[in-house]
Amino acid sequence: MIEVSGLTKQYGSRTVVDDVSFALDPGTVTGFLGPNGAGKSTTMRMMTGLVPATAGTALVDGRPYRELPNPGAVVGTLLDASAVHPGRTGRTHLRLLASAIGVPASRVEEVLGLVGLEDAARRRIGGYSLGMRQRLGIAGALLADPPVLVFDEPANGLDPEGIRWMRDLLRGHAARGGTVLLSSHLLGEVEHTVDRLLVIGAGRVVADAPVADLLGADGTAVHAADPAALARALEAAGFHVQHGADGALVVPGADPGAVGAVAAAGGHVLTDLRPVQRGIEDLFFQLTAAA
Ligand SMILES: Nc1ncnc2c1ncn2[C@@H]1O[C@H](COP(=O)(O)OP(=O)(O)OP(=O)(O)O)[C@@H](O)[C@H]1O
Repeated sequence: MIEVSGLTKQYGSRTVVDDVSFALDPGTVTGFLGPNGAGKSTTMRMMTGLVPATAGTALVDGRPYRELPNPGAVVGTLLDASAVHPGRTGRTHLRLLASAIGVPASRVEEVLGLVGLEDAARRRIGGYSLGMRQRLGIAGALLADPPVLVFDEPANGLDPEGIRWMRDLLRGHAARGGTVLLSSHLLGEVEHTVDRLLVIGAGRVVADAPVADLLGADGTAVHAADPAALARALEAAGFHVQHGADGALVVPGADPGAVGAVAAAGGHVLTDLRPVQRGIEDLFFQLTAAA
């Protein structure tokens, strides 16, 4: 559906997106993560023809976005929610968009309902909150019910209820066979929304894998009746032991079975033994620190 290959952007002598390649498949939500300035927006803008690429290609159904007969019907974009006329009402804004992409006006009422803006539709956009503007931007992206959604920071300005609503919307879209790319710096939010993570640091892809692979267990936490004795036994067995909260011993990189075996061999009484999940934030900092 979407094939990005060797995508590169230079501004003067600065390379802000550097040889980025990835593929997005129908039925998946991909989270595009990276620190500020990593190149997420620029990549999404190149994918949708808003910014010319210095090198590389981004193909939607085998063609560059700008060569699609009706791009809005194929890719719904949310790239700059503030780029709307503040004097227009939400409904007028959507009606103009609808006519530009050949969508009947009746669909405007449907998307207003979908994003929960029915009551605000008659008000001028200039008086909308940031979250309402995001909802309006999402309504615009959904007008033609396109199979692909490319959303830059869609959670911006949304309250927790709005973030949950957006998560359900994007998951529902993928469940119906759609393809979703969303960028975010709200790492905890992305963790529960996406199937895949595409992580970018300083313009380069530093990880591209299913969430489960990237966020797997990363060590063991253990409580023992005699923690000092267990720590000595684990170190004697070659493990590196750290002291965690509440008297827990944390053994990075070890699975619970290996820690349990050392304890059993030495006759140590354990009161708790569990894998330590690597959080998305840890992963993010590990991956991007080197970039
Ligand atoms: N028009 C431009 N001219 C020069 N430099 C630019 C331009 N647009 C973006 N950049 C630079 O490119 C780099 C990547 O910016 P980009 O907005 O793509 O990052 P991002 O990952 O989306 O960051 P954020 O999370 O802050 O939005 C930044 O250093 C930015 O300053």
